[in-house]
Amino acid sequence: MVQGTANWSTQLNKEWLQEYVDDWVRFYRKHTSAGKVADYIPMLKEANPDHLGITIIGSNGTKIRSGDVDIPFTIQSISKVISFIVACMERGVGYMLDRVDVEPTGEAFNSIMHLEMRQVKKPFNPFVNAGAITVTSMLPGKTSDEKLEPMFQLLEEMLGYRPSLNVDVYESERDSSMRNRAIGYYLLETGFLESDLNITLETYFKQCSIEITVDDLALIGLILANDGADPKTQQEIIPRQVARIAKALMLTCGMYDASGKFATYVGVPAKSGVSGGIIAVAPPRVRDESLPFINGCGIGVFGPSLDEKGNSVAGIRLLRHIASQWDLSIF
Ligand SMILES: NC(=O)CC[C@H](N)C(=O)O
Repeated sequence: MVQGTANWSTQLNKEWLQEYVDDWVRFYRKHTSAGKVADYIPMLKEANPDHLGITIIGSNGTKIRSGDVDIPFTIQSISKVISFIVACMERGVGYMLDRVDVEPTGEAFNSIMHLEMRQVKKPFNPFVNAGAITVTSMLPGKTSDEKLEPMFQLLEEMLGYRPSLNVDVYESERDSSMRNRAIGYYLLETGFLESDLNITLETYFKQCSIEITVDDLALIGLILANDGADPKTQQEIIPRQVARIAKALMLTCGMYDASGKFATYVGVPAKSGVSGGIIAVAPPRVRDESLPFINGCGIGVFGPSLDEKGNSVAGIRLLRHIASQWDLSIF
C-alpha cells in the first residue's frame, strides 16, 4: 500500500487520486476476512464476502470508482434515511420530531429491550428498527405501494432513474422477520403506529429491498453534503432543514451502536445497512485548500462482510483511512 500522508496539493488530478484509492481498496479487501455476511435474512447469505467497492463523487463532478462498484445490492437500513426524509417532507419536521426521538440507543439496531425497559414516550430515533417502522407507518398512503411511491420519487429525482425492488430479498426478509414483527406488535400495543401493522411491515421490508449501487449512494451523499440541493443546478431536492437533521442523525445514530466510534475515528455523517452498504457525507471544508474534495463529496461503499455490529468491516476501515488521509472529519 502507498504509505504515509501524501502532499495532496501536488496530486489533485484525478489519475493520482484514482491510483491511491485503487491501492487502498486492494489493501482493505484483505480485511473482509475479519467479518462475515449477514445470514438472518436468508437471501443476504448469497453475497460474496470478498467484495469491496467504493465510489466518491465531488461537488465539481470528480468521480473516483474503485473495486466492486458494479454489483447491485439492497439498500437495507440506509432506506431509513430516505423514509425519514420523505416523512419529514410529507408530514412536517415538527410532526415527526414530536413522535420519533433523535437520541442514540447504544443498543443493537433491532433491539426491542430498550423500548420496554426505558418506557419511552416515543421510539429513540428513526434509524433503529423500532423508530424506522414507526416512521414508515407515518408515510401517507393506504397500501405499501402508495407509501413507497414518494420514496421512489425522491430516489428518482436524486439518481436520475427509478431503482427497482429486489423481490427475492423482499420475500426472504418478509418470511424471516420474526423480530421485526415482534417490534411491530410492541409498537402497535404502545400506540406508536399510525397505519395498519401488516401494511407498515410490508412497506418496511420493501423499502429495505430497493436495489442500488455505490454510485447511487455517493450521489445521494453528495446531495446531503450540499444541504439537500442538486450539486449541479443548486436546486432544492431536500429542504435544507431536513437534510441537516438527517445528517445529525447519521452522525449520532447512523452506524448502529458503533456510531460513537465512527464519529471519533472517521468523523463524517454516515449510514450503514446489513447488506454491506455505507453512505458517507463529507461536507465542504475550509481549512486547507490543497485537500482533495475540498468542496465536499458523497461516498458510497459496498462490502458485505460485516463486523459484529452489522457494519461493513472492510468498508469502515477503508473510510477511516480515506478520512484520515484527506482530512474529511467535520470536527
Ligand atoms: N441494519 C439493517 O440494515 C437492518 C435492515 C433489515 N431489513 C432489518 O430490518 O433487519
